Amino acid sequence: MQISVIGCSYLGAVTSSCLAALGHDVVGVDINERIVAELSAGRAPFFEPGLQEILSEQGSTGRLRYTTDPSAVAGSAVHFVCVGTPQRAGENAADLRQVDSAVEGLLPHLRPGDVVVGKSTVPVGTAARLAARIAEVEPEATLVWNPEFLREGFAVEDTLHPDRIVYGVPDGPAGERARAILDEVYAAPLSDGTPLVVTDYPTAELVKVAANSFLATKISFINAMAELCEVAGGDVTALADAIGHDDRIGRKFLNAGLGFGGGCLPKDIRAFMARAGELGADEALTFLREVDTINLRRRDRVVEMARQILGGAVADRRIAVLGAAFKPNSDDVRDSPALDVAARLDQHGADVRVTDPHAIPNARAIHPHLTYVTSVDEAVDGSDLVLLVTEWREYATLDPAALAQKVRGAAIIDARNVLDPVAWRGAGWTYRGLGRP
Ligand SMILES: NC(=O)c1ccc[n+]([C@@H]2O[C@H](COP(=O)([O-])OP(=O)(O)OC[C@H]3O[C@@H](n4cnc5c(N)ncnc54)[C@H](O)[C@@H]3O)[C@@H](O)[C@H]2O)c1
Ligand SMILES: O=c1ccn([C@@H]2O[C@H](COP(=O)(O)OP(=O)(O)O[C@H]3O[C@H](CO)[C@@H](O)[C@H](O)[C@H]3O)[C@@H](O)[C@H]2O)c(=O)[nH]1
Repeated sequence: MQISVIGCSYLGAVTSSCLAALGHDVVGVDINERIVAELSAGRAPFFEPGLQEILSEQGSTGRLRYTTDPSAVAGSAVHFVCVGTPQRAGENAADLRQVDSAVEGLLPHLRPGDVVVGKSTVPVGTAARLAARIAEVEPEATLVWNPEFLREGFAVEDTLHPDRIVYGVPDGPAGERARAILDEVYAAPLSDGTPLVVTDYPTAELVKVAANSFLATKISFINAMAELCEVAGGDVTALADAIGHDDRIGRKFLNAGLGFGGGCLPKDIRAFMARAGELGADEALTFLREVDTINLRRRDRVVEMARQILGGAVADRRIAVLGAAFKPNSDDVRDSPALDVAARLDQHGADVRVTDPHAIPNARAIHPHLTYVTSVDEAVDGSDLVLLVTEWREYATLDPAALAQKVRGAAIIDARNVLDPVAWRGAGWTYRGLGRP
C-alpha cells in the first residue's frame, strides 16, 4: 500500500521505516530539513536501537523515501499524522498547532477513499474536530484515530510487535471501509495475534492518555512508598518486589528513583488534566496533580541529598553526573530528570561534569553552559560526589573499587536504585539510594 507519514521524528521516523519493513511503499514528510537529510541518507537522526539497521535495510528496497515537500503525500491512500503535540508554554494544555498545520497541509491532496490516520497523542475531542474539517474539503476521505504506544529505546520492537492496536473509527460504512484498510496496513502484526480494539474516536483518544496516566501513577505510587521507606527505614526495592509478585499489581513500572520524564508522560498527564478541566470534569483527575507533584519532588530530593552529603552546600564542589537522557537507550533529553538535577546543582554553584553515552549533543543544545565530558573517567576524575541519574547499563555495572581510585570523595547517590549497596559500601563508598537503607 502507498502510505505517507507526516512528521518524522521519534514517532514518525520509526513508524515510516517500520511500515516499509511491513512491505508498504512509504514517503515520510517533515518540515525539518536536518531530519529529512539524515533520513534520506539512510541515517537515523537520533539514537534509537534498531532504527539504523531498519533504515539501511529499507532504504535499499526503494520502498522508503523522505522529503520536505508537502505535496509528496499526493497519491498515497493512507496518511499517518505523526507530528508533535508538546505542552503549551506556561500552561498544562497541549499545543495542537503542528497537528492542525499537518492536516491543513494534507487537505489539498486528499482524494475520495483516502484514510487519514491520527497517531499523535491528542486531547479527547480532537479527532471529531479534525474529521469535521476533513469532511469540509474531501467528504469521502475518512479519519481513523490510531494512538501509538511505543516506548523510546524499544521503539522498533514495539512498532513491529505491539501489545495491542487501537482504532477509533466513525460509525457506518465509511468507518468499516477505513477499518478494513488499516487491517491491511497492519496485516503482519494482526496475523501474529496482536489484540485489536476497534472503538469510537473519544475512546481511542482516551485510551492513550489513560495508559500514560496509569504508568505515571504507578511510578509516583512507588516513589511515594520510597518517601515512606526513607523515613521509616524500609527498602522500597524489596517492597516493590514483594507487591509486584501479586499478579494484580505486577512488578513493571515499580522502579522507584528519580521519577519520570521524557517527551510523553509529563506533558500527557498535564494535557489530560487541562482537557478534563475544559470538559468540566477536572475533579476526576485531581489525583494526577499529586502524581506530577510527587514526581517533581524526586528531583528536589536528589539535590537536597547532594547538599547533605557534601556537608550543607554544593558550591565549588565537583559533582560527576552520570546520565543526561530521560531514560537509558535514548538520546532524548526532553523533560529529563537527570539533566534537570545537573542544571540545578550547577545553579547552586557546583562544578558539574555531565556524561552520557548518546545524549550530550541534545543536552548541550538545552543547557549549553554545563560542562560535558565523554567518559565516566573524565566525569569522576577528582569528584567529591557521583550521581547516577540515568541507568545506562555501563553505569549500572561500574566497578566500585576501580572507581574509588579516581574520585576525590567516594560518595555516590544512586538515583535509579540500580547498584548493589553492599558492594559499593564494601568498596569504601558512602552509598545513598532513594528509599533504600
Ligand atoms: N516519542 C515517542 O516515543 C512517542 C510515542 C508515542 C506517541 N508519541 C506522540 O507522537 C507525537 C510525536 O512525537 P515525537 O516525539 O515524534 O514529537 P517531535 O516533536 O519529536 O516530532 C514532531 C515532528 O513533526 C514535524 N512537523 C511538525 N509540523 C509538521 C508539518 N506540518 N508537516 C510535517 N512535519 C511536521 C517536526 O518537524 C518534528 O520533526 C506526539 O503527539 C507524541 O506525544 C510519541
Ligand atoms: O519503573 C519505572 C519505569 C519508568 N520510569 C521512568 O519513566 C519515564 C518514562 O519511561 P517509559 O515509559 O519507559 O518511556 P517513554 O518512551 O516515555 O514511553 C512512554 O510514553 C510513550 C509516549 O506516549 C508511550 O507510547 C509509552 O507507552 C510510554 O511507556 C522515564 O524517565 C523512566 O526513567 C521510572 O522512573 N520507573
